[in-house]
Amino acid sequence: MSRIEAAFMKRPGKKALIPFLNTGDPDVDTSLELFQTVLRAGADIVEIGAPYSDPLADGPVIQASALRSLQSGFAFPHVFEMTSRLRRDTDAGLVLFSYFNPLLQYGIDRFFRDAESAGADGVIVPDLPFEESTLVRQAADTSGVDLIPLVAPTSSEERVRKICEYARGFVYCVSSLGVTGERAKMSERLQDLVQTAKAYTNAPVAVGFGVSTPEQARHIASFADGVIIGSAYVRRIEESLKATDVQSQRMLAINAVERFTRELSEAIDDANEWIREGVE
Ligand SMILES: O=P(O)(O)OC[C@@H](O)[C@@H](O)c1c[nH]c2ccccc12
Repeated sequence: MSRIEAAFMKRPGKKALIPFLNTGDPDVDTSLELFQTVLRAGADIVEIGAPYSDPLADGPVIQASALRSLQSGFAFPHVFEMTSRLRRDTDAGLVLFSYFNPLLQYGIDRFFRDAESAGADGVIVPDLPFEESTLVRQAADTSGVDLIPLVAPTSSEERVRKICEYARGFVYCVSSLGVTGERAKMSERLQDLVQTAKAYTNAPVAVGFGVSTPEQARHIASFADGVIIGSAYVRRIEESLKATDVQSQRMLAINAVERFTRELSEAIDDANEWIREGVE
């Protein structure tokens, strides 16, 4: 069983809590502590972001995060260093997250070789259309690192079928159109999209985009296999930076992401209580 498969089996009802953080936000050392904190506090898989200067699919919170990382000296190889450092202490799923351009610049085959030797289990490339992903899929399959595909509310059933039949690791269901960022409401179509994806794959189906509260996470966990949260975490990091000195900023960020992870973790486990009692 792969570490990603195991990550979806850990909880009762087989759900996964999947936070996203950018490597190097607000600096490399603090981001290592933040990843370690969310893993200790209950994250089953983490998305390890490679900050990029042109994050087209990101809203303002993650754009600002990428800028902070780049200004603090982030360089692409830091994602491999972060992954191998985390791998020493955890068997959680470690998923690299990069836009296509920096991955292409680094070299597709080289990227997957380095990801594999760093101990990564999966990779997400949000701006790589499935139809143009043959070379990347080949490099991923050669390295044994899962290339995790994305489906969106605009995807036709035929396209969902094609993507899900390939799916490695898990399927990333994007909950709504537009860019990343906390949302008050999820699209009504989301549950249908997840059911459609589940009809075409045995891989777990996780939902991301817009999840900002434990209640939303519990609702999503009542019909999907995993919940992905990025901006709500990153906003807590950003808010901690208002403290005057660096040490207070670090402590505030660590405490905030630890508390948030515990709240999300409990909410996701509650979802299974509701299912078991047949209340949902
Ligand atoms: O930030 P949100 O709305 O919680 O969405 C998850 C998202 O952060 C993470 O999966 C991600 C970060 N950048 C992306 C770009 C495209 C798709 C997904 C992402």
